[in-house]
Amino acid sequence: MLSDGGDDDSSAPARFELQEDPSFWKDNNVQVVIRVRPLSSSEISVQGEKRCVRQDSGQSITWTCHPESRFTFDLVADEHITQESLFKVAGVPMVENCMAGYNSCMFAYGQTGSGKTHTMLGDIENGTRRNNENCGMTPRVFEHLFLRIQKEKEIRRDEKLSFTCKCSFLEIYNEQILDLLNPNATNLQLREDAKRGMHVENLTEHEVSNAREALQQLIEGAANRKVASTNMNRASSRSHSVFTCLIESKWESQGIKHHRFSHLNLVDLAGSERQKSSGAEGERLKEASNINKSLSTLGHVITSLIAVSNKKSQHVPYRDSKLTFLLQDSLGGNSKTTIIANISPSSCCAAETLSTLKFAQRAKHIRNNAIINEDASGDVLSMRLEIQHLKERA
Ligand SMILES: Nc1ncnc2c1ncn2[C@@H]1O[C@H](COP(=O)(O)OP(=O)(O)OP(=O)(O)O)[C@@H](O)[C@H]1O
Repeated sequence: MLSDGGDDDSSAPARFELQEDPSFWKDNNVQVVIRVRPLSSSEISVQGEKRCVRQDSGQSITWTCHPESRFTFDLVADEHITQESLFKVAGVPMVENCMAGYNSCMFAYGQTGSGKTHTMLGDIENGTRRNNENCGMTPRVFEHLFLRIQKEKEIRRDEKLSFTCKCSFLEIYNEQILDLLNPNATNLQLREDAKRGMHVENLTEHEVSNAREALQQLIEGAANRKVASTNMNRASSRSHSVFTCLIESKWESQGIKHHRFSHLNLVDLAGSERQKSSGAEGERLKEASNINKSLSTLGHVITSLIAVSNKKSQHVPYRDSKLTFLLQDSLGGNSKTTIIANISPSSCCAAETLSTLKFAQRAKHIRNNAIINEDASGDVLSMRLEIQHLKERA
């Protein structure tokens, strides 16, 4: 899937080019990607260029402190990988999955300052990818999604294909759900029912008909996020954010009306941090302990999912945090999920980087069961014909 780019400079980390292989991403329900960010100037001023990781191939990375540990993932994106390359490899197949009716989720995990917001949002203020190489996964996803919708509508004009996309944007701050598209709505409640499944009551949903409108919602909501300056990151996200798009399509074929729908969740988690390094006190300390608590629940959920799949347990503690309760379909349920675990390569962050690599390794064992979400209705004769048609295709 990946090839060695052959870097001759022995002091610099080896480079590995990403290669697109959409079938791989479509066929697997949970993918785990490691993204290594470049060393920051403050890390260089403390530890020079000393690194705690060495990339061995496009899929494996070694934590080089004592004792060395080697990890294998679906993909390891090194510090030279651009936003565009990462999007082509991991984002494009996700859009295709949504178009096919699969719920999809991508979330960025990692210690504070490791590059989660850079990966999920990047620079969203200066337009989308044609003129802005730093814009991240979410704006690129929307640009591609609406191009695909346009193309599909043109190809399938005979079937009267129509799409609707509705966006919402929330954050979980100190275990409360806030609506980023309506900052006056605080402490929203999670509800579960047969019709809508897990959802947030009274959360604003805006219908968007093109990438520009989706980006507008993203910019508006991102501006309302709780961000603060900490010792570890000048603009640290103090909440988990979830941007959701419900994509519905309707069409008619041979007298049958089809309705397909999928949820796309794009999640930027708040970063874990050691209270000593972050220098947190007062409100920052309360935020940090809530962040660490919900991230450790995420860890427990993953451990329990592995135990359940090995028939060693039956209970998964989704309800122990708002984050895991909200994302339960994405973790062990009906979704195709991509986890991007962000790490710093600096030896100053060796302990946090090891902890992220271990988390990502456990996450690789999650088993999801993604199905195409589709209903069909029509008269009996048409339904019989459709069943016949499906049998012939099987
Ligand atoms: N791949 C990358 N290439 C270049 N710069 C990067 C990369 N990843 C992160 N950065 C830079 O590193 C800094 C910290 O990144 P970012 O804010 O995305 O971290 P974070 O994981 O979201 O942190 P927090 O959890 O504290 O919100 C930012 O200045 C960002 O632009």
